[in-house]
Amino acid sequence: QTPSTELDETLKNKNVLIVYLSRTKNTKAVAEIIHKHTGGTLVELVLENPYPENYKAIVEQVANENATGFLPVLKTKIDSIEKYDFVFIGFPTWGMQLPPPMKSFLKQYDLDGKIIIPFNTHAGYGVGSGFETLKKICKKCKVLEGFSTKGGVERDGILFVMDGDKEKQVQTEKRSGCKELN
Ligand SMILES: Cc1cc2nc3c(=O)[nH]c(=O)nc-3n(C[C@H](O)[C@H](O)[C@H](O)COP(=O)(O)O)c2cc1C
Repeated sequence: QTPSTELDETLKNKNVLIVYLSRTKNTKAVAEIIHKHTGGTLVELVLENPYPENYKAIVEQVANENATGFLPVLKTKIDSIEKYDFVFIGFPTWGMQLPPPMKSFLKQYDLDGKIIIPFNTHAGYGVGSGFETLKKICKKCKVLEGFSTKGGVERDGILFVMDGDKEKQVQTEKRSGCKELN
């Protein structure tokens, strides 16, 4: 057995929550890969008022929300968050930052004392300040090293990319990315 197979076995007996935000389903695909290995509860963040379909419109709205510190209202409700020991938190890079809905989640739910494993997809520019902001909001969490991989490039009309070889690559990257947990 490889260490990460053992890791997956260890996590299977813990209370694992996987929370993610995803628009074009790349982050969702990574969340599902993690879920397949660790089990637990998989939760997608959904908003009361969805973002516009149009790419330019969402980019503009997110820039405004970031500038004003606006926190969108979540439709998603998570029961008994206190029962989870490990929380995987996944999000796309938006404007080189943590997306506003993920800020809403982190501010709404008490994650103090939990072990957080962040993950991210982006269009080639990396996670930006996402992992740092997560750590700042969740000061009393134990935030492990994050895992980031290239996803879609919606600006160029490239939406979902997490299939075939890319999916296999992510599986491998996730394993090494989670080595700190071992
Ligand atoms: C509003 C918005 C802003 C984005 N800003 C960035 C960015 O600053 N840097 C980057 O690399 N990708 C950016 N992207 C691209 C996404 O991070 C990338 O396509 C990601 O894989 C999408 O994940 P998803 O399919 O789970 O929604 C942005 C996408 C959107 C919709």
